[in-house]
Amino acid sequence: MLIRAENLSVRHGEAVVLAGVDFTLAPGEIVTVVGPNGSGKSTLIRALIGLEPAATGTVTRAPGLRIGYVPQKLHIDAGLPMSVRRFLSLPKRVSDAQAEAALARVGVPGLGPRPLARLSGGQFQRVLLARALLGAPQVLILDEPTQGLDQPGTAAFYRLIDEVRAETGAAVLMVSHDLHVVMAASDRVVCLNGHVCCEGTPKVVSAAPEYRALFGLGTGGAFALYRHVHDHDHEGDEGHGHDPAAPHRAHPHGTHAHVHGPECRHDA
Ligand SMILES: Nc1ncnc2c1ncn2[C@@H]1O[C@H](COP(=O)(O)OP(=O)(O)OP(=O)(O)O)[C@@H](O)[C@H]1O
Repeated sequence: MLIRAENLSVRHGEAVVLAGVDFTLAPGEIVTVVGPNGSGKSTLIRALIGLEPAATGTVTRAPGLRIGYVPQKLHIDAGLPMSVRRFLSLPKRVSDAQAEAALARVGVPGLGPRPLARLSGGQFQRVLLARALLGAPQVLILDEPTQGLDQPGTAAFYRLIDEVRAETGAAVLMVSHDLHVVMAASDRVVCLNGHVCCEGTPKVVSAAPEYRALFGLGTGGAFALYRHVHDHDHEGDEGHGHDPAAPHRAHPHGTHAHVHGPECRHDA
């Protein structure tokens, strides 16, 4: 296991932003965290990296784990006279050949001399990815990497992530708002709303009542429920059987402190 969180809770001041989260990331897998605004996605990522302390529970990382992190926001001052090439040597100096190889790998060869502040959104995301890859990460962590990209740009970026995973064997942990665009590129999806609402393959999560309620998608119909109930293993889930006739509610953010998961459960 590369990263493991057990019963993780995180506070921001008085507010419990995450409660009772169990999470694991295994080598080579692509996991996407989805959830509405303010559901704690970035907080989870930051806690897993060690940038936020756990209020309760534990986060364990494999010793010496190399993490390549692409943060959600990186404000570049429009007047900043920094080239792409120089940026790639921060914080660790890399050779021109390494820099160019990384740029070529992410589909933006020759961008080195360009001022960082003048790149398009898609180019900038690729440069951030190139910089993360230069550290030969075992885990690539990307917080909403396609924010501001259009649909083709987003699809192309996820294809690139998939290629990088295939080539390097790095595990990938991503945050996204939109499950559907990441479906093809994710092995596992964790749906978050202050706690883990549901978790599983993209197919299972997209059909899960918790996910559908959270994103206002309705119940998904009897077939979706059937798939949800039967597609995954409920070992250890005794006493939480699914009742397709029962109403399913989304939980208002911040009012919950139960441990949910690891599979899609319903509250009693
Ligand atoms: N440094 C901070 N201090 C206080 N509260 C914070 C801090 N960072 C985040 N929060 C709060 O914690 C909650 C979770 O924020 P977080 O950024 O993890 O959500 P998110 O799911 O990533 O949201 P989004 O989709 O909008 O990026 C929010 O209510 C937010 O206001």
